[in-house]
Amino acid sequence: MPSLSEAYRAHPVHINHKHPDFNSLQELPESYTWTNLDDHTINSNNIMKDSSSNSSVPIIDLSDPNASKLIGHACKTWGVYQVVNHGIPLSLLDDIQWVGQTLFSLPSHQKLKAIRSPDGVTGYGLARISSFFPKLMWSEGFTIVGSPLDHFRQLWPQDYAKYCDIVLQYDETMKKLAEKLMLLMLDSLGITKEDIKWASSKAQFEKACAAMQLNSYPICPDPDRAMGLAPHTDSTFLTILSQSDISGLQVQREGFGWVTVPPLHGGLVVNVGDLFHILSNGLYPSVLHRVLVNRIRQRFSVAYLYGPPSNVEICPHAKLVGPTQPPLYRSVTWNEYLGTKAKHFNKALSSVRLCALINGLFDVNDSNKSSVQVG
Ligand SMILES: C=C1C[C@]23C[C@@]1(O)CC[C@H]2[C@@]12CCC[C@@](C)(C(=O)O1)[C@H]2[C@@H]3C(=O)O
Ligand SMILES: O=C(O)CCC(=O)C(=O)O
Ligand SMILES: [Fe+2]
Repeated sequence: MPSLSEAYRAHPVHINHKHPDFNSLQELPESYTWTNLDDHTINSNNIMKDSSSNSSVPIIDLSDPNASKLIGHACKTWGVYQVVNHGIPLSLLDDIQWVGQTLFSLPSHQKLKAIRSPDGVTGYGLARISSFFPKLMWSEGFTIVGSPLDHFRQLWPQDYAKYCDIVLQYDETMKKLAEKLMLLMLDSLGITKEDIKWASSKAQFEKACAAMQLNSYPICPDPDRAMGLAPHTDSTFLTILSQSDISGLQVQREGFGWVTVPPLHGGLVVNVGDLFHILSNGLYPSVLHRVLVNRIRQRFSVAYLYGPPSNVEICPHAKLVGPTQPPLYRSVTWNEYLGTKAKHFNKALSSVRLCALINGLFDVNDSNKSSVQVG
């Protein structure tokens, strides 16, 4: 069975992983200097005090009997929501954050032993999207697809097993939550598991693919001119993000600009990804997001990127298309889409679009507002 790693064999991503020891820098080097970062930023902590509660990312209690409806509304209007009462033990969220913190605290020479190869997917390195921007991002990452064993052995020759155990436990637990959220999102569109060929087969549904991304955003000497992670959408069905108690994540909302997603203790952020955008025929648009940095505390996050089995064709669902709603996207497998993304990045979604703009539906990736000027 093809795996996610295959996409990069055909589309290697060459990034110069030589980067400074972030902690030793007193000034922001020119190569990390971005401009126009603070245009239209809204801090939803302030907005929540306003009467316009629709200016902050929705928080949804998963034990609410109306959860599916609330999720549907959040996906349509925001493309992102936070969940509470999700059943993931706080201790597991702490454990996975600890793995990230411990990993990124290793000396550079040690981390470089587990570097991601240009045609590989697992390993340590700068953001894969770096190759699309002229400036560097103030962050480091570690991607895991499948077992992290080989790479963790390089990082921690003696005690790699305890780190592997936490990653495997997190993977298993998040998979169940991702399945639950996926079904709730489908339900909100009037689609059941049985309506989707691959999902209705237990064996196939369980073969859904996932990747894990550990991120670190070190303390920055000049945060107003630095970018932690540049604007992007995830290629997934959905991404579940555990952010530490430090803010930095922002999502773009049409008419509102960049909105900060405030950290919520024990809460998890859920992003709509490009494949759900396709499956929903653009009804639930994938959300453009970015990460800003700060000069006070290092920030860590863990993204669980959930998608279909890598070789299953995803297309606008039959229940959502008809004579007045033609399918807006051609069918694509996750593997193929990752290859397209590696080549076209934020234009990937448009590159699989069949029709021109209809009924005001658009790809967030095409929005001029999403572009950040650098230099
Ligand atoms: C399955 C995947 C999604 C991802 C590329 C990857 O192969 C593994 C890392 C993922 C990630 C995380 C950071 C943002 C992102 C755009 C990137 O460059 O690597 C996503 C990719 C994606 O969703 O397209
Ligand atoms: O660190 C964050 O808050 C977001 C990370 C992210 O967008 C990703 O890993 O895809
Ligand atoms: Fe992301």
